[in-house]
Amino acid sequence: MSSLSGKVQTVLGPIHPDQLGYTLTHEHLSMTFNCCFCPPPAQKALVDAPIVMENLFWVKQNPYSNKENLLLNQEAEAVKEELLLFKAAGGGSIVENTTNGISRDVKMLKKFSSDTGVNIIGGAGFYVDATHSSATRLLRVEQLTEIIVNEVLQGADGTDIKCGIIGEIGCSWPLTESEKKILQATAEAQIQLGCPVNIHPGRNSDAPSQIIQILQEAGSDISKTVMSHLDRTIFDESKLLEFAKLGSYLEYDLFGTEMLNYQFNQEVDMPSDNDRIKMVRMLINEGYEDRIVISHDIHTKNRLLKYGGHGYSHILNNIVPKMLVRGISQQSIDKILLENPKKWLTFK
Ligand SMILES: CC(=O)NCCS(=O)(=O)O
Repeated sequence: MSSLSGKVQTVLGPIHPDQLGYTLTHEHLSMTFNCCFCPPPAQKALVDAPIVMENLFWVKQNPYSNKENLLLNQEAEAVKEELLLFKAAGGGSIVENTTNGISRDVKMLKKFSSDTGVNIIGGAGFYVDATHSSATRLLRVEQLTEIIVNEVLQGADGTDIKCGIIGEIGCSWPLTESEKKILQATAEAQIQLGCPVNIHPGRNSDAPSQIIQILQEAGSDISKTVMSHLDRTIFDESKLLEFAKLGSYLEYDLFGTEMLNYQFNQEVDMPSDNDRIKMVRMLINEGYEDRIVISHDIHTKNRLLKYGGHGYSHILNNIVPKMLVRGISQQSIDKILLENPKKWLTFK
């Protein structure tokens, strides 16, 4: 058991879990996403174009094909203003899931938190294989574990600013050898620290259960693990309910994303917010109210208010009222936005 037992670790230091308030469990406040650039099928001139009103719909439909759109790290002022709006809308805390490989900037997170009063929890570990350096790929599980543990206990990126979760840990489909070692290291670090974990699964409906099996075999506590991006990963209700039985938190974290064309997997029809609310209600009705968490996973510029996007307050301002209209009680909403994040984020 670590000295963090019973606490939540923010970028400003440990806090009592009751201080969290309404919490978004999967966001990015500063990151780069060039690793996932997708060449567009048409209108190639827009790849290097600035984001302006005339091309905003194109950028929304092809978010990974406009280079400027992939640089969320350039928007410190806009993000800070949004954090103040999030707080004014009743928000308390944000889990910032940027890990090694997509330009984590814990100094920036610390400044965001002290400037706005929003609690921010940073993420330790590594994103998907495409971002692993050749040196990272050569590391043994024990060495990877040591890096992750240090990011939680000593500080990340050469600072003394400490991470409060492991994740998002990036997984591809099929899972690579390097990603498998990082999952095993995640489990080992979690055993040592008793900390929360967040997983980014590959884009295949079998990916989440395969990952849970690897974590379980390595001794991980699945009840403290969030499986992200279920909105774009498991569509079949019975398959989702089978997965839910494995005991992780079930995260619907692409609220605000409405697109015809999911560039990372053309097979997928990206659900709408209405579809997400229906899935959340179905999970509540099936008895999984204690396991659901929700967020927006903002990771590109076009999703900020500055660029006509939904912003970090969309769930509080628009989704919660719609949930109430659709018969989800305030008590259930408080579980999802308050109690579940609190339980997940508290060190054992
Ligand atoms: C930053 C990140 O990994 N976002 C997830 C995008 S995806 O389309 O759900 O894979």
